[in-house]
Amino acid sequence: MAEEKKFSGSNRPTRKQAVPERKELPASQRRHAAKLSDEAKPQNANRPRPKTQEGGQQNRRNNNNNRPGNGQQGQGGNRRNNNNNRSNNAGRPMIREKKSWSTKPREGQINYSAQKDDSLKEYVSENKKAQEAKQQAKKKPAAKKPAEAKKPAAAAAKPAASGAKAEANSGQGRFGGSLASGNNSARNNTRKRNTNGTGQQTPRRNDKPHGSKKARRIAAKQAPKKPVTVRKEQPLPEVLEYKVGMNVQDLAKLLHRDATEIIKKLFLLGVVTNQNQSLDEDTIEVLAADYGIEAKQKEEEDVADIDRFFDDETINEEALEPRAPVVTIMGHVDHGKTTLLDYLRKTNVTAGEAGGITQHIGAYQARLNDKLITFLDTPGHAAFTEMRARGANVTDITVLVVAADDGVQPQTIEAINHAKAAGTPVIVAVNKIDKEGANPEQVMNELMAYDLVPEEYGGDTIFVQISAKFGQNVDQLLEMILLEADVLELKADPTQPARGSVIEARLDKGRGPVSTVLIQQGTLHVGDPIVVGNTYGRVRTMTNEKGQDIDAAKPATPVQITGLNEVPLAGDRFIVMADEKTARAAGEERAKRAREEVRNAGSVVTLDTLFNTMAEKAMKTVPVIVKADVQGSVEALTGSLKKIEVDGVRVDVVHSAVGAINESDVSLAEASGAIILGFNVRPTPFAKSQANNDKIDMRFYSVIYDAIDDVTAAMKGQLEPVYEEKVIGQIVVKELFKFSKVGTIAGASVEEGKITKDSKVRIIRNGTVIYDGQLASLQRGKDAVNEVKFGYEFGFTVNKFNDIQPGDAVEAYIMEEVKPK
Ligand SMILES: Nc1nc2c(ncn2[C@@H]2O[C@H](COP(=O)(O)OP(=O)(O)OP(=O)(O)O)[C@@H](O)[C@H]2O)c(=O)[nH]1
Repeated sequence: MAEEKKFSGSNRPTRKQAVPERKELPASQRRHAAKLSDEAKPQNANRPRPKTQEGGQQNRRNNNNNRPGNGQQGQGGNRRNNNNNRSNNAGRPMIREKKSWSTKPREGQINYSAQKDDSLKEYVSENKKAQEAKQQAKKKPAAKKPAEAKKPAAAAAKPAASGAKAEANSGQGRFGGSLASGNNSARNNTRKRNTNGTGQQTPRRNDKPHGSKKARRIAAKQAPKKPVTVRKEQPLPEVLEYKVGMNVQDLAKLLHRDATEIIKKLFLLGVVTNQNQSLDEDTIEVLAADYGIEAKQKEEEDVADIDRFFDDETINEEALEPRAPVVTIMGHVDHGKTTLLDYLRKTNVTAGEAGGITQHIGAYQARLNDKLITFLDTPGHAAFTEMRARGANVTDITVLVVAADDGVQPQTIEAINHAKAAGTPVIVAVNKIDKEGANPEQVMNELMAYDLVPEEYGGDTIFVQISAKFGQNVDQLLEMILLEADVLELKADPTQPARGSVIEARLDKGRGPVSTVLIQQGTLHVGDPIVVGNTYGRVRTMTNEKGQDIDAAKPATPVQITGLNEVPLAGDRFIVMADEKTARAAGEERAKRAREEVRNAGSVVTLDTLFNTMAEKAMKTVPVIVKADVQGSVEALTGSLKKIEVDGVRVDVVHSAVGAINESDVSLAEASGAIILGFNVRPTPFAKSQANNDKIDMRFYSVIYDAIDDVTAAMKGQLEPVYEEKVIGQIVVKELFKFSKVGTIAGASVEEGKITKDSKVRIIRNGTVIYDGQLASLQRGKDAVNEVKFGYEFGFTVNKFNDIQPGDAVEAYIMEEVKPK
């Protein structure tokens, strides 16, 4: 034990030489002791020790005498001796002088050290005597004596006058060795040294076992014995639902069996495996069969696929309840959409409901005879189609507003096509009937050309003649909407977790992302964890169109919610998840996939990819949008396109109109996967940038037959790509190098641009093109290179041309595929 302590790295001197057998010190310690004595000797010899040295020696001697005593004795001895030192310290260095201030009595204080008090001295001597008598009475074992005898000898071996360091090491000095032994430290007096290696210094209540050893032994015997836990064999599951790639450990949990048992079983079945090795489908099924149970592969759930919740299969038919219809109002500019919406907002909404509309949330509900109608406040047709492009088929009924004094206009037709593409029934509101010159019959006749035939003419389209400004027949319009809703049998299940679509969203400085959502199924509650488009969150607040806080919202209700992490897009779908963790996982995965999709964009249908897309998707129709300068061209082109039929596939004109290609056309093209054909028209700047972003294929023609030929060729997969020449460099031939094996190599330099390995070259001599062909080789020095840049010299040969001359100018060019503008 003592040996171990000695080499444990502690500087503390060994208190008792518990190993007296050691005859001599280890070599390292002997060297160290010799070094110390060497260092001490000359110091001793050279250091001038005037009178004070005597005092110092005297002091040490006194300390030696005090050492065997307890701490108190040691300290008391020191104090007195130090006082003695002070009286003799005239020739001491400054540091000694400095120390004296701390013990000097201040003015007014009694100098106790100057007073002669022998009581302590007497006490010490008496105590000493008593201890000696005790020791003698004890008669220590002889084995310990050499150790004690050795100690002073070892101390004597050390230089007696080697300064404070030597004093501290030997456990002597001003404090009688108490510092070194740790006895004088307040910390050591109050705390127990940690001996259990935990590093804990402060003793804790439970550190020490309570009671005597015997009492503890008895208590341990009497304590009730813990029963040995016997693992209860659980029954096997009826069906083992596994995933491919599971290991023995996973299966052990599912089968409620020990992993070793499974390993053994598999071994007997001829499969050598360990606990962590993944198992294939066959192995898992064989194992299940051996246990006599059925094995079924668990289908992996795609957490990011929120669209599956919108399948009609997920709806519980029994829980279905009638819901309010969702209506969108569309029509040509200035035909009265806003006026109609405002009228509904002011009258039908506020009627009987205190507060009225206090804020605009992009959607609101009107009430007629205790039946609700939800109106979507879409700012334009493009937004409507954009929403649909994102999968939000929220609209049940479209109200087409046509001014009776203006008739069918381009945006009226656009609106009809948008509604048709969305597959929603149309109710026509012939507006401004109060106006002079209003001709509702004319409107009805015009609309018949677009398959909107009034009921009185044998069709199935509802027409209501209204005056939005004066509210004439507006209630009748609402009645008709409710009637159409009845026909549609609009129902929803309010019992399931909510799902729906975003109507509009924005970032509020104080509240963060604020979104107006329309609940399509289920009931939305405050606190619901939610995934919206590519973001997620928890519904923090929910308000209705009157700005009132609500806790829950049923199907077909528009509400404004906060609590999302980011601003979603209009038309994004939302779904309430089981918990926030799943919502977060789904939202993050969707955001990741959206980023990847943007990166890999380019899978939209273009005229170039039409043939492949037709083959891939087994398309029966090719959707196109036709825009032309005059109505005659529109009709001619659409008529010709409709006649094209290739292998049972025909062209479907989604929308055709006169005028420039606008963003509404681009949105419609995006939603319907159509190609836009422009005849003598160009896109508006906004539509152009939107088409670029959405990668919509727009083609422009000035000859109808070109358009028809292109579409026919694309449908046959024979569309020729269009190439354009692009000059990339100008070269001048400097000299010729003739080789018997390779022929003539022209040495030249690039005067402008560059030349590449796949360049075509045009040899120009005296301003005349003498040859146009393909470059055969390109090299710098002896190495073949891919390109040579401006300013460099190089060698080249031309395919099938050997008559190159110094001074010839060479134009390097490439053929670049271009999209027709
Ligand atoms: N006399 C009469 N004027 C109407 C009626 N409805 C709308 N108006 C007027 O027609 C003009 C255009 O109406 P809006 O409601 O702004 O038309 P809009 O279709 O919303 O127009 P945009 O928002 O530009 O697409 C306004 O001056 C209305 O006052 C109506 O029934 N009778």
